[in-house]
Amino acid sequence: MTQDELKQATARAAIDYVVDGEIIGVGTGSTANFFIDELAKIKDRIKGTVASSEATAARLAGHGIPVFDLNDVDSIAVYIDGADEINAQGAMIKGGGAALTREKIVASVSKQFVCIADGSKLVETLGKFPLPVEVLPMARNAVMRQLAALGGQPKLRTKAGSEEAFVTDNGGNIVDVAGLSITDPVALETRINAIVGVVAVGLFAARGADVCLLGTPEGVRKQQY
Ligand SMILES: O=C(CO)[C@H](O)[C@H](O)COP(=O)(O)O
Repeated sequence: MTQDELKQATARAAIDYVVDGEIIGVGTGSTANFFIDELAKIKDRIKGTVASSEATAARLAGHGIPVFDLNDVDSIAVYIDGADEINAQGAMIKGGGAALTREKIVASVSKQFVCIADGSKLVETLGKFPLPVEVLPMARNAVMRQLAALGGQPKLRTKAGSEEAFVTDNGGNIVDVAGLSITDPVALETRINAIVGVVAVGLFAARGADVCLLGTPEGVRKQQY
C-alpha cells in the first residue's frame, strides 16, 4: 500500500468517531484532506465543522459542509487531525503544514482528539521531525536565539522557492527547530510556551491525542491513551 492509501484508510476509519448532530473540529494536511472527503459523504449527519486553517475551511466549503467560526460554537464533539510524529503516549509534533496554532486552539476546546496518521509517523522519541514554532514576526530572531539555547538548530521557514519568510494564516512566521531529542514533551512544551514572542509550539503533549488510528499494511491499528 502507498502512504496515501494508508492515510486514506485511517481517514475512513475516523468516520466512526464523528458524532451525529454535532460540530466536528477538522485538522489540516493531506491526511485531514482525505478525512474531509470522507466527511462529505455523511455531511447531512453533522451540524457542521470548525476548521483549523483557511485551506481546510475552503475544502470543507467546497464540499458544501457548513464551517462555523469558533466564536459561534459552544462545544466541539471531536477533533480529527493528522500529525508529523506521534509517540506511544499520544504526544505529537504537528505544524508541518503551518497550521499548528489554530490546530491547538480547536483541539483544546474539543472533547476528544482523534489522530489519524500513516504508520511512519509513530516514533519512539519525538524530535526527528523539526519542531515547528509559530512566532510573531518582530520577535523571530530573539525567539530563535532562545530556541538555540535549548539545544536545537532553529531555521526560519521560507516561502517555497524564495528567501522570504513564510506567513501563516495568523500573520505569524514559523521557525523549525531541528536536532531536538524530546524525552519530556510536556516540559519542553511548557518551556517554549514561556518564551515571549512565541504564539504556539507544535508540541501537542499537555493535550495530546485521546485516540490514534494508525494506517499500517495490516490494517488500521487503534491506540487509546
Ligand atoms: O500539523 C499538521 C499541519 O499543520 C499536519 O497534521 C501534519 O503536518 C501532518 O500532515 P500530513 O497529514 O500531510 O502528513
